[in-house]
Amino acid sequence: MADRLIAAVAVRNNDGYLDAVYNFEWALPVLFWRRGWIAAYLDESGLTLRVWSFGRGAQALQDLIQDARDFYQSRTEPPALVVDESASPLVTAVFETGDMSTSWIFAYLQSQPSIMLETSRFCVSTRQFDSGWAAAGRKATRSSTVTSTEQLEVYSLPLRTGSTHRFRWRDYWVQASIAPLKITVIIHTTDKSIMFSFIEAARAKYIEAATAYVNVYLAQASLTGDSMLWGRVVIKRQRPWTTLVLPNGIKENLLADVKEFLDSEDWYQNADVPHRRGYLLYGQPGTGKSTTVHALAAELGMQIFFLSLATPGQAIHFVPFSIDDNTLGDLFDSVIPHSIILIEDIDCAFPSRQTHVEVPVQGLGRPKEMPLPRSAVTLAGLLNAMDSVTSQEGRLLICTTNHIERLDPALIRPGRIDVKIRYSLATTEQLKDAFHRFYPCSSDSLAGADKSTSGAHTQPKLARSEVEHLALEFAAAIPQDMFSVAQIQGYLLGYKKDPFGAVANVSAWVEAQRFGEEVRRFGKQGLLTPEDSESD
Ligand SMILES: Nc1ncnc2c1ncn2[C@@H]1O[C@H](COP(=O)(O)OP(=O)(O)OP(=O)(O)O)[C@@H](O)[C@H]1O
Repeated sequence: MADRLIAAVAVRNNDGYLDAVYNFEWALPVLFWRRGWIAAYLDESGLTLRVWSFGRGAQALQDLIQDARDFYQSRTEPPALVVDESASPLVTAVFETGDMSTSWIFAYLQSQPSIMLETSRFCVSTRQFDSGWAAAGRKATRSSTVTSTEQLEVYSLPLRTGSTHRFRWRDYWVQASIAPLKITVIIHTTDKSIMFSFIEAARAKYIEAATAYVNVYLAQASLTGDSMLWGRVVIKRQRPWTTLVLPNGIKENLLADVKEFLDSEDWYQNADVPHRRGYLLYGQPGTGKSTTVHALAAELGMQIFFLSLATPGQAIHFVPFSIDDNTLGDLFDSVIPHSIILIEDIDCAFPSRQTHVEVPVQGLGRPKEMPLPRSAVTLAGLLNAMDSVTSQEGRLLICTTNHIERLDPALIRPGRIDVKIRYSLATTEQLKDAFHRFYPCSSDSLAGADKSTSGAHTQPKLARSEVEHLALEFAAAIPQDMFSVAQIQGYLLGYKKDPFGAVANVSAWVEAQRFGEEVRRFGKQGLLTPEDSESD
């Protein structure tokens, strides 16, 4: 027999080809004729095929394997579940929570129609995090019943923790298992390049789906808890650049500066200067600092990596963590090129000489002394991270603060912070712009309008000349530098569909605010006793 053995092949038990052979409903061992006698038998090492043929055995074996592969790939029933992935020869990839690629894979799986069809058990989520996935994958089912009572967006997601899904992807069967901290993807092939194509397709789809959104990456503890990664992603609807209202060409200059910087990569390389640029947006609360960053990211198609240095620490997946100097450096180094690192309220990042701060209280009471928030990051650690030579190319660092005077001069020296922009309370120009944004006139396109802020677009639109006239009247009734755009927006929200009412009542509102401000000031100067404030 042995001298007539022309070829032999062994494949392991849970390989797809074996599965295909099973589906011919053979009882193994079996002997059959197919361009030669073929014996198939199973032992602990797997399936063995032996072919006896005069001169054409290798070909017969190859044909058989090809047939099995064709059969396997065209079948409509999913193959047997791979239970022990470590014993499987099939290409397997594990995506851990905390790595950016997990976002792509999760959204991609979510977008597979067969997964959606296959399952009747869903995970219901109201978290923005999950709805973001759903939005990216465009496959979430929104349930209107729960939404109306709770005022929450509710999504049904088929990818429950603990679930396993099998679906066809191109010519291959894929098995995806969702565990609490990882996703395991097995593709029924032994060709690794197929897995890379799968990951690349997921990444491309994610980016394509996210064009209407800005991705905001948040730092997250790694599985082992000893490092931090850019893991969790919050997907935010794009804030159109046109909805940002800033005076004196600030907006135009900023955009031009950033574009010029992004376009000058070669220059930086030739001059051997790290291709990064720092911006500090400082000024009163509610004047548009955060809005600027989100609108800029949307305008330039950039992603935001958001760092909160003010919080001392927290637990994610039961792993306690806080950002310290080491993890901060790693985070700076691992942002993707051409992206924005955003540090809000940078004055709260680390202990300063001032340990307490005065916080106004509601009503008429005296301001309270509150401890300044701390983090494990030191000034030296932050300076190191900002200066790091391994920092990604084309990296914008944008810091915001309400208190520039509290910042160490080393932090904001050129090279670390190259551009400082002061945000002030609304000028007449901004007041007019804010009014226009709320009440678009009949010739305006809705394309650039900020649909998130109001239902303003449902009202019949006024003629341009009429809106301009009302905007002038509105702006003339409000003193410059008295209110933030956020306050003005708050007022206008009360008149979403009533521009005339907004103009008619604005003087009374200004007076009421002025009075409230005076009362607060008296309280702050101690002219009111605590008893006065109690009785308010
Ligand atoms: N200049 C502006 N242009 C357009 N919208 C603005 C502007 N300023 C404030 N807003 C509106 O007010 C809200 C608060 O603004 P934003 O968070 O950007 O202020 P901020 O300066 O970052 O405040 P803080 O210092 O408290 O973080 C936003 O929803 C935004 O719509």
